[in-house]
Amino acid sequence: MNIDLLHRLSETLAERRNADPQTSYTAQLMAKGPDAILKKIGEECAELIMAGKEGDRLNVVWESTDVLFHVMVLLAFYGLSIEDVLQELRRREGISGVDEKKSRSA
Ligand SMILES: N=c1c2ncn([C@@H]3O[C@H](COP(=O)(O)OP(=O)(O)OP(=O)(O)O)[C@@H](O)[C@H]3O)c2ncn1[C@@H]1O[C@H](COP(=O)(O)O)[C@@H](O)[C@H]1O
Repeated sequence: MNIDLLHRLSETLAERRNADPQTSYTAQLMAKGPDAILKKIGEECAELIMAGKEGDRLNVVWESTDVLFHVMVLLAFYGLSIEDVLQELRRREGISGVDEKKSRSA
C-alpha cells in the first residue's frame, strides 16, 4: 500500500540523520542544515509551479514528488514524520475549508 511506502520512507529519512553524507543525498542535505533543505523546497516548488503552468501532467507528478520528498526531509530534520502530517489531515477531515475560514473571523 502506498501509505506504507510513505511510512517506510519516513523511517529511512529519520535514519539518514546519522548517516554518512558520502553515501546518502538526504544525509548530505541534512548536514548542510535547515536553510539548504528550505532552499531545495523553494526550488522544487518553483519547478512545480512551472509544470503546473505548462499543464504537463507527467511533470506535475514528477515535481510534486520532488516537493513531497524534500518536505519529508525537512520533517525528518526536525524529528517529525509524514505521520504527523497525516494526523493533521485526519483532524481536518470533513471540515469544510469555507466553514473553517468563517470560524477564524468569528
Ligand atoms: N525519493 C527520493 C528522492 N527524490 C528525489 N531525490 C533526489 O533529490 C535530488 C534533488 O533533485 P534535483 O532535481 O534538484 O537534482 P540535482 O540538480 O542533482 O540537485 P542539487 O545537486 O541541485 O541539490 C536528486 O539528487 C534526486 O535524486 C531523492 N532522493 C532519495 N529519495 C528516497 O530517499 C531514500 C534515501 O536516499 P539517500 O539518502 O540518497 O540514500 C531513497 O532510497 C529514496 O527512496
